[in-house]
Amino acid sequence: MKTVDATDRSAALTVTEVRLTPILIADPPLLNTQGVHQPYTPRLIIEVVTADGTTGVGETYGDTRYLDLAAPLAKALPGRPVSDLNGLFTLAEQVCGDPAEVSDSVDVGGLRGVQTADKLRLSVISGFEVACLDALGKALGLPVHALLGGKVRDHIDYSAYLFYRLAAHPQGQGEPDDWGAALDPEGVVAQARRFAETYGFGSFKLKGGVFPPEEEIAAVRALAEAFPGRPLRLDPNGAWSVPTSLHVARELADVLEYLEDPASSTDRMAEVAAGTEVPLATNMCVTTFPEIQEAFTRGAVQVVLSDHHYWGGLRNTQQLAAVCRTFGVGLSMHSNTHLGISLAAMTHVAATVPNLDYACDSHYPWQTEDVITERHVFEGGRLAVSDRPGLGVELDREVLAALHRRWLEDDGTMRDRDDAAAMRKADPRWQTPSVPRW
Ligand SMILES: O=C([O-])C(=O)C[C@H](O)[C@@H](O)C(=O)[O-]
Ligand SMILES: [Mg+2]
Repeated sequence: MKTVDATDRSAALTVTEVRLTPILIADPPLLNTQGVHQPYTPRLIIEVVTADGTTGVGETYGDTRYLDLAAPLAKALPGRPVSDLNGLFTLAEQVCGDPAEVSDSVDVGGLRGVQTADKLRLSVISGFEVACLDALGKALGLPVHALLGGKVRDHIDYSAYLFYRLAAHPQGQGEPDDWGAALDPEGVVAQARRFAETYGFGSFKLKGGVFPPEEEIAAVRALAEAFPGRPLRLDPNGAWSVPTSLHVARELADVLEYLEDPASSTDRMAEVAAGTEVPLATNMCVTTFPEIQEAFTRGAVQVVLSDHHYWGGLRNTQQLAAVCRTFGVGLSMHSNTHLGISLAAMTHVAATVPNLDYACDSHYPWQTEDVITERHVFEGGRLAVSDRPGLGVELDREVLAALHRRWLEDDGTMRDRDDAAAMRKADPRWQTPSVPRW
């Protein structure tokens, strides 16, 4: 009798269908060293349906090269157990093939480190892994964090993610908002105050590499004055030379919690680390398992900002956390423009990692559109870890359909993120700056 039950259950947990929905979501005119965010940015929503009618949801990057890898994986998954998370990796290697033109290139003009075939495939697998975990959790009546071994905390701290920004997208494109421009220390502090008042964030990260370092030093100094004693971070995405990085580290040593990717390679980060006591964090020079050994043994980074998308999912993120713990390297979490599904996934895995030493990044407050029915709400700068089955979020199908229509109607310009192209709308002579920029 028991055997029959087990067979029934495993039949019920077989994947019968996978739906891929590429969408375009509104994104404000946030500046970084490459340029400016486009008015709309692509994401991919993944739904995995099992024989008992349970649907799990996942989310990942939606640029064309990710879609190209997701399609064969979606086709190959039906018929397999939704619990076979390890099998996703083997299956992806078998069916996805290698994406064209990735060798020696950098992702999004350098904002996310190297772009290898493995990393692209892992970013796609992560969306599927999250969807499978969501389905499995819903079917078993267990939250995702329980499937990952259980939560060790009930809340996850997030940090305010401050950006220099334009008041509106060049040429009036996109969705308007009421944030106004932030192009100087006053603008940055005003933005930080609104973040603190609305969401309760207690630590602040400024995306740098936009203005000459002295201006960014002044902005961080202004933040330190406005929020005495609060943890501050500055991230120029590798835009500085080693001497410039050391200069900034000296100027801000008394107020920085960490300096994020001041310079753009493990070699340069190691040189900077050797010359300062300020901890260096990265989501650029350690973004894959093969990059860990050199960076950790050379002391090039003191904090890794994990991103479950490019590390290959929630369980790989736990493995990364274990490696960091082994080497005494701190762990925090990176974010790109993400929606509520990925924020939920990130919150679940963050809840299971004993050595989460810092408040995590999130772009979520900048994202006014979402595909889930109930937006996440930060209280006191934190999110509560959901105990509902699966991720604890529900897909809003109407919104999903509308955002997919936007993707269908786009002529192709927004389907791949290109911050330099978006900047050229304001300044036709703009070129991706060569590194180091300063
Ligand atoms: O911490 C980071 O490097 C990021 O969040 C990378 C992103 O692409 C960020 O620079 C952005 O959204 O402009
Ligand atoms: Mg960064």
